[in-house]
Amino acid sequence: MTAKILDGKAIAEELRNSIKDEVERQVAQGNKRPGLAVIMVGEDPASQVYVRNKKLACEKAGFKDVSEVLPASTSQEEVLALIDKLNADDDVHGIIVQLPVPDHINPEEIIERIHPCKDVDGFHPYNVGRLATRMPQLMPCTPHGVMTMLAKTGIPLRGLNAVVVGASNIVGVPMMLELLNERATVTICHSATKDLAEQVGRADLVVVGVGIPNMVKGDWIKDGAIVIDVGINRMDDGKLCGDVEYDVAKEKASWITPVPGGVGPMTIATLLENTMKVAYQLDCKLK
Ligand SMILES: NC(=O)C1=CN([C@@H]2O[C@H](COP(=O)(O)OP(=O)(O)OC[C@H]3O[C@@H](n4cnc5c(N)ncnc54)[C@H](OP(=O)(O)O)[C@@H]3O)[C@@H](O)[C@H]2O)C=CC1
Ligand SMILES: Nc1nc(=O)c2c([nH]1)NC[C@@H]1CN(c3ccc(C(=O)N[C@@H](CCC(=O)O)C(=O)O)cc3)C=[N+]21
Ligand SMILES: [Mg+2]
Repeated sequence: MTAKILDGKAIAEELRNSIKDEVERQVAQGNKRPGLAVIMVGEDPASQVYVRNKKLACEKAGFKDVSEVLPASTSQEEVLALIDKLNADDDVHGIIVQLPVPDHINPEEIIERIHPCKDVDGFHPYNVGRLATRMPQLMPCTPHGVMTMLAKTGIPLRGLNAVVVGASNIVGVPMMLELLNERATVTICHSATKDLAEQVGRADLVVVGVGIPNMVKGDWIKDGAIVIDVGINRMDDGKLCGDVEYDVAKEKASWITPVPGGVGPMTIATLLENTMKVAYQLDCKLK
């Protein structure tokens, strides 16, 4: 079987266009444009690309971009003070702190300082707890973007054997929770998993987010499985590659995401979606 391509780039563009239309409708009714603050501490080269993509997507969708780039020498207290200011600013609906942060910054304390109703990355323990108790509020952009891509393609998840490879707070764990909430039977694998090939080989749906190029071999994939590759690895020649051995896997899978052009663009579109939700829908019950 040769896989059909899950075209994240096209689905994300469609989503961003519908977000843009909704923003213009809201603005015509006298409401504010959604405001997104992306805080970047230091100049991690990979982060610069993502921050640039986010700013561009913001502008194209008619959002207000209130991003801040802080020098790498910025202290923990200074970042916390900036978050306090943005939490109190009615023009700012979403706040994210680009990860990774420099070593002297404690990311957990920063994430917990963001008001849960402005936490458009969905990383605050409050939002993680809401997702884990099946009362989702703001969901992490990468896994939720994967769910949107599957839903828009009409792929049903109920009862599928889903295997998630990678168990980070950003990707694997919220992916596991989202799939569980759709009643897939979920297995999650990580660095201590004994026989990864065997686990992947049982999967009707496999989602991989590890950060090792081509680590999931194409011949592990079950015939007809759905393959979602979250990995983004920059190779020596400057090209991007995923965590799945794409050329082999695509001959076994029924659906597969490319890298680039798969999950990455969905992450950014979902960030806009979350920010718009805060601006126009979310009824925040917290002080
Ligand atoms: N497309 C997108 O929008 C996004 C892409 N990414 C990409 O996804 C990848 C993962 O990112 P992130 O989650 O932040 O990475 P982390 O480094 O935070 O987590 C990696 C996970 O992979 C697990 N792991 C490491 N080695 C193995 C192994 N040999 N076998 C099985 N599991 C293993 C780790 O296990 P353990 O828990 O035991 O340490 C950990 O759970 C990266 O390539 C990143 O660039 C990330 C975010 C968004
Ligand atoms: N607080 C925080 N939230 C994040 O969501 C977050 C983060 N920190 N740190 C880094 C990771 C990574 N990430 C990506 C976003 C977009 C693309 C993306 O647009 N990818 C394009 C290509 C981009 C390119 O050309 O480099 C694609 O796959 O087609 C990829 C990866 C979000 N992350
Ligand atoms: Mg990480």
